[in-house]
Amino acid sequence: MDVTPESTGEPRAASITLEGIRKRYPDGTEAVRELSLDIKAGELVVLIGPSGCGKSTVLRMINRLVEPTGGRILLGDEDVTRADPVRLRRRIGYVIQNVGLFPHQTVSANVATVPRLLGWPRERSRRRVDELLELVGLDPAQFGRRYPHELSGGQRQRVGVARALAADPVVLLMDEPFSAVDPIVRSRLQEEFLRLQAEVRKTIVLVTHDLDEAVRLGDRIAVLSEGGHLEQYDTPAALLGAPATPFVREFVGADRGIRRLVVTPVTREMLAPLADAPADLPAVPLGGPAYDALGVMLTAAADRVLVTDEGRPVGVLSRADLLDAGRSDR
Ligand SMILES: Nc1ncnc2c1ncn2[C@@H]1O[C@H](COP(=O)(O)OP(=O)(O)OP(=O)(O)O)[C@@H](O)[C@H]1O
Repeated sequence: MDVTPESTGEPRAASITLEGIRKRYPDGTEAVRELSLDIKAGELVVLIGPSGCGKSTVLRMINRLVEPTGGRILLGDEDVTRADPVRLRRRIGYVIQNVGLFPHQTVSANVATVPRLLGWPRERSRRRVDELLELVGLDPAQFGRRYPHELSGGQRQRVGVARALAADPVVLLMDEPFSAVDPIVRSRLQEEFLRLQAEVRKTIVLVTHDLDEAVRLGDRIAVLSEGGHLEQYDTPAALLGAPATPFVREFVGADRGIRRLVVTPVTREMLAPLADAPADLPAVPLGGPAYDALGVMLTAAADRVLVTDEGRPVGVLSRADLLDAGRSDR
């Protein structure tokens, strides 16, 4: 018999403890050599790292879509390493990029997937679906009867979040949940998601490639390198302020430098003499953001730009000197 978290009085969020988990795929790939991580109940932890370092494998071991080849996983005090995976997944919401909604079911039916599996009475299920659609900012009367192809990417993503929350899971796993939508929709969804999390306070593990997203959403960030090796596990401020290893410094450093360019003006000190500048260089104004100058270089596939002051050329800025300006003073 299946019971819902509500009916057992189980807390609405559970801590997650990974104890030396390992995954070796049948072809011999050592995706995760050994990883230990403590995630507190109600905390949002971001896993970040380069492509192929094992982030999705770690996430999918937590709900046992991928079976660990070693180590233990605890939800609260309960060892779930060998629990029935199907029952486990009903206690763990899962949101993936492009959502994976059932195309031939309405939005309401999609959100009701787990309650239906759990055998909730129809009326209770319907109330819960309406409540969740409202929670993620979709009017149930307007959107409930639509099909996934009748929604925008951002709306589909919200339905995915509503579906994952439907049976009040103790843990929510999210694999690149916002990466399939454009940057403006993404930042709005992130904003809404933070508000939602303040309300539901689930334990959330979120995988992303995007450092800005990690810094914005994470209570703590786990930076992984190849083989699921934990480089640093810290708050965003501590991570950016005091990278613990050369790997982390490099990982956050490149991005920090680029971000600095937004607030770094092009100054005369960065410039080389005009003398040997070709006539057809693209031009940028002195005093403008170095970030814009980089944009012009990338668009024009040029490694230099002409810098002008009130329309008069005053020097040449190279890409190397520009990037140095982003790196200095850190
Ligand atoms: N089913 C599989 N069989 C064999 N190797 C796999 C399998 N799934 C993943 N891998 C390998 O395991 C390693 C980790 O993959 P994983 O998808 O966990 O990385 P990731 O950090 O999530 O990558 P990305 O950011 O690119 O999504 C990679 O080398 C990948 O090729």
